[in-house]
Amino acid sequence: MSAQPIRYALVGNPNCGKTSIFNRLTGARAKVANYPGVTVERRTGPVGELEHSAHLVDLPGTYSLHVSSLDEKVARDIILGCMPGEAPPDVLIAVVDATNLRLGLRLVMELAELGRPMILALNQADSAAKQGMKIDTEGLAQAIGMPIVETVAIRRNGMQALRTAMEQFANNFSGERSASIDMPERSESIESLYQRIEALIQQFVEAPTARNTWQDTLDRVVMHPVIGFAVLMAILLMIFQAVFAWAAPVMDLIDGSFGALGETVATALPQGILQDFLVNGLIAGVGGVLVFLPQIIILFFFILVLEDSGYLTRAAFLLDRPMRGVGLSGRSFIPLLSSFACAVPGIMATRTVPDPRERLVAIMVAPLMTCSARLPVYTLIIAAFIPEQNVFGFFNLQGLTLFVLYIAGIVSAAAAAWLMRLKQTRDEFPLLLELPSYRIPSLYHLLIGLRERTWVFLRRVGTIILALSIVLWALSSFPAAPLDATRPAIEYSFAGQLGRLMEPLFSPMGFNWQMCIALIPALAAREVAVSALATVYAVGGEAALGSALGASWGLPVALAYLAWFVYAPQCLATIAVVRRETNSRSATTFFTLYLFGLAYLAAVITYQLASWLLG
Ligand SMILES: Nc1nc2c(ncn2[C@@H]2O[C@H](COP(=O)(O)OP(=O)(O)OP(=O)(O)O)[C@@H](O)[C@H]2O)c(=O)[nH]1
Ligand SMILES: [Mg+2]
Repeated sequence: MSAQPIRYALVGNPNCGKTSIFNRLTGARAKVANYPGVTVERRTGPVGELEHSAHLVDLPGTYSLHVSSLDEKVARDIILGCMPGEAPPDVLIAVVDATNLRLGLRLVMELAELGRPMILALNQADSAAKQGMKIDTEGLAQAIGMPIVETVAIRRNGMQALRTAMEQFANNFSGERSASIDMPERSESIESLYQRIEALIQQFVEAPTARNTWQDTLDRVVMHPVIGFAVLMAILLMIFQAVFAWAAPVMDLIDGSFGALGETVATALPQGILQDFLVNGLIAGVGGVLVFLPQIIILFFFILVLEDSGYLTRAAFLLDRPMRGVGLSGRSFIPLLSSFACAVPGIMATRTVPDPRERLVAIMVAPLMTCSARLPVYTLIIAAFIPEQNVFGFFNLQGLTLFVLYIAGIVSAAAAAWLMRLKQTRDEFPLLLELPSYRIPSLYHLLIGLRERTWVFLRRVGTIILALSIVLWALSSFPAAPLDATRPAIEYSFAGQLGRLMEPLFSPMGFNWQMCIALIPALAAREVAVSALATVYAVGGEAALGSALGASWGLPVALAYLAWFVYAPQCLATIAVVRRETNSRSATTFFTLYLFGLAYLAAVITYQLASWLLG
């Protein structure tokens, strides 16, 4: 047995459960969701509870080694050992979704041609059994010449058997590694391959007797071109209602606690720079953003439920046709959808889009999807300016406004994509997605997912947002106002001067110098716009800030500020990931300029139009 760790790779169709197995075997917490194309990069981790040392690689899903998209290419390159300085994995663990045997076996047969050691993990064995499917795994294993282990990755079932199979391989492993493998020529026609697979299934699988009828009925409703669309809109609207309605009590609690903390510190310390720093810099800055945590949790709760239920792939099919109308396809749906959480993973997920030109356009419009960092800015301004009243009896006007802002992003993305695709020839890549089965979202996944998202947010608050709050406090406190000052102290500070400098550029949209200041730290993290406003208006607490804005802004300005945030690429991380994924400086420059241009235009038009309408 060799001392070097043995390298295992998980290979399989999208959505068959590779990452779930990976997480089980390595104890990692990689993202799992019930739609294809979740994993777009490989991920490696050490496997515990084995007698030999072992590394496991999780790969993006693929249907074939003859690949079409970038994420599939990642998988192929690793399997064949084409990555520079990396030998092919010692063992391929082929993961097959038992309820989708034909498609899974097709890849397994292709992989077998490579002549590498393989273990077959027949995953989702629970769903197969529930459907009444019986598989003679021993017979099948003999016929295809590799050990088969039945697994249920959402529980622990089969993981021990999988480890045993890995031990068995390790005991016979010579330690010899092959160099890269050549891509084999197709040795047989597709037809004959399918015939072989059919024969295997005939011989070893007892097919389910009854189809799952309630799932079919549900599909007919949610994928209906008209009713399905209404269902989608209703779901979205309900989410935004909940963001406002459910979060309020907890937000008041957090707001109140930070207010009390600020007061305690203010009375405990003598007046001076330290007190000012702690109360107005630190506590107000961090508290001002932290207060939005409940809304973010509620938003992600719904996203996670939708992800795990299997509904999202249906939505991708539903939107395939309208998206084709603007030159995108259902393929771009999932990446764009991920951008509602954050544009960074969304842009990375465009690797699943096979057409490179479509992919570029999807990258360009992804940030127009409203990411969760915009939520605090939106809800702060909405709460300050939009009355909390019901329309049509049951819609809350604030929730409705939020919905409209999200829709504005989506419609603009469609328009931008249409324009960018106007001159391009379009290749027709048919949308070949497997519809995953519907599933009641697992509470375990939900809790893990929410914990993860809460962590991400808290880490942001504790690092970048904290740092920016401190810098902003310093900029707005120094230099101090002269003794004979007649205006508020901040107007004499660096921040005040900078704001004044920017003001002429932003005056066509009605922004005052305070609003201009808040735009700068928001470039690094949008949420900071909120605490920056609190700093420049010298008020602490979400409620107090709301009334300060309400008193000084006027509705047209507030709407223009919202419009700015719908479009502006106010996030350096996004610009960096565009640079990395497009690998093109000119594309990145275009991306930044066109979005700032749009933001400027939208804010000016909104301001002028609203001023005119509201007299
Ligand atoms: N019922 C059942 N569901 C499973 C099982 N294994 C995974 N799942 C679910 O299947 C879905 C896909 O799981 P993932 O682990 O993300 O699949 P993947 O193969 O990594 O998918 P991609 O990264 O998109 O290629 C998730 O909703 C899992 O909860 C299983 O054994 N039984
Ligand atoms: Mg995965």
